[in-house]
Amino acid sequence: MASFVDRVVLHATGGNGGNGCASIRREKFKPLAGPDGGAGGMGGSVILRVDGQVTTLLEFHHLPHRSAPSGTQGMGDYRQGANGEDMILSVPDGTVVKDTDGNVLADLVGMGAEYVVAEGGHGGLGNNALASKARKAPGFALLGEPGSEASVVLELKTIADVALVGYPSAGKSSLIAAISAARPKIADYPFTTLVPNLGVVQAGSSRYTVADVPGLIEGASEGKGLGLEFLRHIERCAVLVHVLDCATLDPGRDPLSDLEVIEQELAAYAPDLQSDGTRVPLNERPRVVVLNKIDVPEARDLAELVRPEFEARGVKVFEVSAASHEGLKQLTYVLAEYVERARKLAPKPSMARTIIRPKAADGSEFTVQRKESGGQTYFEIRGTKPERWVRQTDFANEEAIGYLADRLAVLGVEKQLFKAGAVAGDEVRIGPEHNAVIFDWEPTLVTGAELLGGPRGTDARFAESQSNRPTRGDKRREYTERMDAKAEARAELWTEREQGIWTDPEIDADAPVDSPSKD
Ligand SMILES: Nc1nc2c(ncn2[C@@H]2O[C@H](COP(=O)(O)OP(=O)(O)OP(=O)(O)O)[C@@H](O)[C@H]2O)c(=O)[nH]1
Ligand SMILES: [Mg+2]
Repeated sequence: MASFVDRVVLHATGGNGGNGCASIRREKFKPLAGPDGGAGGMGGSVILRVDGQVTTLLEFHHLPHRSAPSGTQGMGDYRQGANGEDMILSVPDGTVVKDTDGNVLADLVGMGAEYVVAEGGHGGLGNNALASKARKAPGFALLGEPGSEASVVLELKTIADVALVGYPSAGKSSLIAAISAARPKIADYPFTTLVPNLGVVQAGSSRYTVADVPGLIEGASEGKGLGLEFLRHIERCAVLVHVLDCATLDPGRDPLSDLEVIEQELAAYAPDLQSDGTRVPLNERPRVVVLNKIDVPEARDLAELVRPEFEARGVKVFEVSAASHEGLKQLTYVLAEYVERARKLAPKPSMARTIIRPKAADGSEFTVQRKESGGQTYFEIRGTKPERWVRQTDFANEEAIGYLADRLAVLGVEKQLFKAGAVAGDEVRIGPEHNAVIFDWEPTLVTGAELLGGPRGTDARFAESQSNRPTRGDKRREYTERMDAKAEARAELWTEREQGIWTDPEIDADAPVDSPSKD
């Protein structure tokens, strides 16, 4: 089973925002004491955070789908819903976040560096917050927004100062084991190392990290051997060390041609764009040559023979033996100098606790476009605000729909629709094609737009719906009318029965004993 994973696809979903609450406060002697529905809680976000204890992306390999908890609903008595907790996912230092097209979204370097993959949805407002002069007691609340969804690729790029590259069995793992406390697997068959190993080297007062990566062979850039996949681990290394095997018995190989082959493969690898927009090819980094295995007499002879040829090319050469440790001390000190020089040129960014969020879209703009599909024209509205408002609307509630129309009109959506040539009955879609809310632009909406031209609180549709609701005066009038009618009827009855004893209907009609509950 895999125990080291350096590339995974993560599907993250933020928690949904809780719905707002529509509630009316009840007090003693004042049963309708105003709207008191609270807002829903915010959904939790899915956040990546660099943790020094984590060295692999294995966890995501096992659980690639993550979602943060949702916020809870608002409640009466002005109570807000609880926020969903953020889901913090620990990633190793040097994790690169990319979108599924391969564009770099974030480069997480430094303890505590964070990236929000999927944001939680906002909670909907309760009717308390929606009350205005026009809507003193809104009979609706806003829905919570769904959390955002994102699929990202996580890639681990080991961060080391020095990288060891070379053919399989050249002795890279033996070398890192000899100069650091790392204990990688060493064996005399090719491709012993399958995942990068890291070691820390102390040379005098200088301390640096070395990465040992799987062996390269000719054609690695076309996928031969283990391919070039793992070369991303040396992208962040400032200095390259070519480990050349001087004791190989392979007739077709010698240190010089080995170096050329590896250089070609390095040149074929295209590193990712850096955050500063540059791309430093691997074969342009400072490098040194290590001629290994000089404890073998033939190897020592060969090393001495080829040394001048390398030096003629201007590279520094070290003759060493990972087995007997000969020449290693000098190597580690010279590497320390290289590392110090590279560090001075490009100081490591101290990015601890950087919080990078996805770019917030500008909420003020929207577009209205005339489109056609299957011979039918429709008008498409796109924009952060209109789309959010649609998501917040409870379409089962007429008042909530009225409120949406009001908001859209104030934003100028209706006006733009007129300009774009929309007429009553045209189809209007708000949102992305696959997930749009479709309206028929009805005359009521048209008049709505005109009526809403005035200040807030002059929504004629609302006034109309209010006039449908009986006021206290209406109720009183209705009551007296009913009583009058009843009195008349009773008077007639008495007149018939008593034959004139009760001839004045007014007496009974005004009697205080009459109350609606008694009939
Ligand atoms: N005699 C001698 N043998 C060595 C020396 N360094 C490594 N070896 C041997 O070479 C073989 C390969 O060594 P590794 O360190 O596994 O080589 P590698 O470059 O890491 O190989 P891969 O991981 O397959 O790419 C082993 O059998 C080692 O014992 C050395 O300095 N002298
Ligand atoms: Mg190895």
